Amino acid sequence: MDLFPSSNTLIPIPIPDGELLWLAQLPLGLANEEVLARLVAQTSWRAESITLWGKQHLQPRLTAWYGDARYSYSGLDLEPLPFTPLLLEIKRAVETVTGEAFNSVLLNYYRDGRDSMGMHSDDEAELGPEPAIASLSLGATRTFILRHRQSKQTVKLDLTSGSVLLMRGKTQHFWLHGINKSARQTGPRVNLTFRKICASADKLQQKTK
Ligand SMILES: O=C(O)CCC(=O)C(=O)O
Ligand SMILES: [Fe+2]
Repeated sequence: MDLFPSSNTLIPIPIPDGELLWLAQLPLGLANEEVLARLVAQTSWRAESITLWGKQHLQPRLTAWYGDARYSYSGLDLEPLPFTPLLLEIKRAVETVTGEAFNSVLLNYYRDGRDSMGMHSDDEAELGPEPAIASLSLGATRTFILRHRQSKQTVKLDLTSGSVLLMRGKTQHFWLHGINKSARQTGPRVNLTFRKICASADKLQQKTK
């Protein structure tokens, strides 16, 4: 039995029908502010447009996709960019604390409190039936909202700079999550969600195209 778990041990946040784990500070070789500044400056940010009820809109945030595999997200077919040395270093740190392996990362840049992400599940077939998704937050604290599809139970978590939230098990099946707009004065925030795209689903997708 580990009587003295290191401070790099994820802490379970109990929820019904899912698994959530939390680490307050990911050990990174650089200060959070420095990593945030580098990611803001060095990432190929895009303003993607999405179709909602037949109308074209710009997503209320900037995004970028890095990794080894294709992925469709909210109807967008994203062509990944190759991992940069900085992203590979962050990926290794996230893999070490979570014990999971990832091959891609979606970056979201919330420029201020007006940027947001609608309620959704990351339940695309390419992620497999019980995906592990690790989310690293840098910059302004934003509230992450989870809502159970059936019971409508709501869980709110303040995602502070440097923290890692791991969702796994049946979480994507039973829960939606998102980031609301904030009326308060809010600085920039970058969130990185590390995912594992399954090769078999990738091949399957190519076959059916
Ligand atoms: O910004 C966040 O914390 C949430 C990001 C997210 O849910 C996603 O990228 O799918
Ligand atoms: Fe998500």
